[in-house]
Amino acid sequence: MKGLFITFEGPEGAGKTSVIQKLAEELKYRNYPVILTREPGGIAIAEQIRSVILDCNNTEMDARTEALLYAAARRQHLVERVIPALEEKKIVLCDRFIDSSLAYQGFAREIGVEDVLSINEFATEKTLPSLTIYFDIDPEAGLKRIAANNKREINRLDQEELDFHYRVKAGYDLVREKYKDRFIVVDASKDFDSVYEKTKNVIVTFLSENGY
Ligand SMILES: Nc1ncnc2c1ncn2[C@@H]1O[C@H](COP(=O)(O)OP(=O)(O)OP(=O)(O)O)[C@@H](O)[C@H]1O
Ligand SMILES: Cc1cn([C@H]2C[C@H](O)[C@@H](COP(=O)(O)O)O2)c(=O)[nH]c1=O
Repeated sequence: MKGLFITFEGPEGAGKTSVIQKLAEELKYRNYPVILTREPGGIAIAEQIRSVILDCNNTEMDARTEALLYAAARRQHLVERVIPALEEKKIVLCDRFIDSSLAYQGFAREIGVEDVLSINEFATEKTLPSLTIYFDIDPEAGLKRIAANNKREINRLDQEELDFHYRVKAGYDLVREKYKDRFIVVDASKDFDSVYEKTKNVIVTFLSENGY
């Protein structure tokens, strides 16, 4: 048996990071072999690429350059962090993965979901998560949460116009339909405790169904 690769997706401010951080702590406390990581980032090279992509000064960045940088960060993170952990039978919780590229670059930036899928298949050698939790929220509500948090730095993608964020959501709808076997949707508009409990139940059930 290999480990389990579980990803978390959704629009800005949906609450993914807050929920996964608490969940990883609880699972570790209960002795599950868990690692928590994120995209873009998670390891030094990918964090450097993240800085370039999300820098608010890089307004001239071309959409395909952006898609390639996300794919490059993904490749390095996958080979350096995710695959070794899966080989050690760990449970890898990852804040965003390929579905973000399909929704943001493929659909919202209008490069084309199939073209973005193709560069990502090259980057990942077709590695996909076993389970993806989608945090469903109205984009405007998510952006309001971010704006209310004065500790959260605003990045280049956050600064896109509201229409872009609605296209991201529409892109996710498409991606969820394409990969419906691995997606579970959580209503992220609810209060933190409800979203956390729902997510935890889904994950713990999935872990137990998969021998953990
Ligand atoms: N259920 C919730 N209700 C209200 N506020 C929440 C909820 N969950 C998280 N928040 C707050 O919303 C803000 C965004 O949360 P978080 O960073 O976890 O979202 P995210 O999905 O990781 O966003 P992004 O992908 O844009 O970084 C934070 O200030 C967090 O405290
Ligand atoms: C992996 C990935 C991410 N993005 C976008 C989504 C967010 O706007 C940022 C990451 O910031 P977060 O606070 O860590 O969520 O990058 C993207 O457009 N494409 C991707 O593949």
